[in-house]
Amino acid sequence: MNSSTFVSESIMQTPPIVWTIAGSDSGGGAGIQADLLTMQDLSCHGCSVITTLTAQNSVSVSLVETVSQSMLLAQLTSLCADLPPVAIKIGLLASQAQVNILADWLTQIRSTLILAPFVVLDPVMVASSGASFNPMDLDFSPLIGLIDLLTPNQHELGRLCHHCVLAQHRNDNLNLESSIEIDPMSTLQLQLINDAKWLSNIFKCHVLAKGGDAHWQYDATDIYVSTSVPGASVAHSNAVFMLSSQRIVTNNNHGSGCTLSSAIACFIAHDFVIHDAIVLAKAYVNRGLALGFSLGQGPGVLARTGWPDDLQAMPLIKLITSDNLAQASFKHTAHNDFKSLQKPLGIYPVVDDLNILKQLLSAGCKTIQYRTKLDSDTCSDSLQRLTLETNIIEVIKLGREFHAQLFINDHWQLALKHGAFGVHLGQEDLATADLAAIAAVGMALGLSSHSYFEALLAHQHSPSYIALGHIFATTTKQMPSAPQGITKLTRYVSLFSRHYPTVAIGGINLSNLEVIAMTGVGDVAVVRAVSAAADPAKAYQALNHKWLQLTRALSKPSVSAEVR
Ligand SMILES: Cc1ncc(COP(=O)(O)OP(=O)(O)O)c(N)n1
Ligand SMILES: Cc1nc(C(=O)O)sc1CCOP(=O)(O)O
Ligand SMILES: [Mg+2]
Repeated sequence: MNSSTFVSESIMQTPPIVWTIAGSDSGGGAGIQADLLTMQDLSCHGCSVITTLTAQNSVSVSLVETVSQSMLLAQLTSLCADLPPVAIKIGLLASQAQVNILADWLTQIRSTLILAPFVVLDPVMVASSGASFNPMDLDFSPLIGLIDLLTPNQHELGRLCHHCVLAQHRNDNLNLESSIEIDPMSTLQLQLINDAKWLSNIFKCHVLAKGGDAHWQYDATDIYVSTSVPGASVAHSNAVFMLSSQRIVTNNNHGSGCTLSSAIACFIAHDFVIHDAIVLAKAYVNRGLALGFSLGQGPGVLARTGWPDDLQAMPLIKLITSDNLAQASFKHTAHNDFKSLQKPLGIYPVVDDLNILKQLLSAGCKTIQYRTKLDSDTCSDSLQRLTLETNIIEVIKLGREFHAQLFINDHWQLALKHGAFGVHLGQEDLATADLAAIAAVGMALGLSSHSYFEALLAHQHSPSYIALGHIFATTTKQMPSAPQGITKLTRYVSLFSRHYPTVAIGGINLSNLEVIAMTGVGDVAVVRAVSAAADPAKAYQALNHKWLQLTRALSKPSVSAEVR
């Protein structure tokens, strides 16, 4: 089996089932048709519940007919009995009766299905052509508590917050976040952020307020208000982000909102955390817009470009504020040049014991990390503080003696003070570490990631390598995220390995090294596989020997930093 066979086999499983509950666009560019094309393109099985028939082409909508209530219910019931969804995208709901039926039905299935589906509501109100499909006073409040994500555009957000029945819930005390330090940002932008936060609070769900139709913005910037996100870093839960992409000026944009919401449902169905589903869906729409094409006399449609695999299509992520990370204010990522790796990391042991570190260097190990949880800031014991600094001085000296790339985990100030080759930092450290100082002295920087979203945040700092973890279950450390597994690792590697050295970490040992190598990841970091072995030096050599054999056989030498 060669690596490409392995990769395609690991990714091609039975497709997860995703439903679209939406209107039919006879022109094929939006609605049910765009949703099903998206689902097919993103390896999901799409099922449809049609709410409305529209007679439209690329120029105009000539007739809209709502399906009967019994037909709507019959579709839901029939599908639910046999093809239960992992995720549902809801688009056009044409009447108050449809909203109410759907709310009752969602309430019921939440109590009957073992696994409640993830529900994305794209509250379609006004088409990009300006055509209105449903009554101005449509009240979505019956759906409160039944939706996981809302994706309104500017018009819809405004209507939901200011003109519809929902506004009765508005609590004026929950008012504008005037205390956030925000760069030159317009009042309109602030309004958008606060409306999105208000809506999230009312619906108790995540809100992605799309900025594509906000032509006053230079870039296309969405506001993403997340509620609690199991599996994500605490720094990214209950947070507000700006997701910006270069504005793609095109007339071939019919169905972009439908495509975005159905793509999000697909990525959720593939078991990605919501942050990932959103950035991937945005990249998917960006590529679709960039390669869109015209068919009729009016606006054209998005191209279907498959799983996003292009860093340039990914949005720029900026954290605006977070309830649980008070000091994080709106911050542009400054560009720093970190030292490039001088040799591939290969098998990269992460150790907390000086003796083991010395044994590994003597055994030929050329890249190693000193990771100790002795904490120099909070530790009241000055002896421990002294021990920490003494140890760091010692490991840096050993690293130099053995011409090894010695990384210090966490303790970047001591690494700076004593001139380590590099530092390794986690996502939580990004808000506080002085990255500019690390770059200025020519140190290397390794960053952890546990999702596409975190790897993209790491990428925004152009580190010397990106660690991808944890791949398998580990007892070394308590992880907020779930094990990523081989399929996700393959995806991450495919996106990042052309740009960075990539390092897999978490539960890796001699017995699973082959499946790791087959993902194409450049390098592998290990804790227990070396440190807990009876003879750490021998364990390292065995891992290193096998890794070299595997990477040679797969013709995938470790990626060095020159490509960055
Ligand atoms: C190579 C490598 N990858 C990941 C980590 C984990 O770093 P972090 O997320 O900061 O967690 P701690 O190691 O500090 O617990 C690492 N150290 N090395
Ligand atoms: C320290 C660490 N960081 C991880 C991450 O995913 O960021 S996983 C991990 C522990 C890895 O230990 P072992 O090789 O013993 O499973
Ligand atoms: Mg750390």
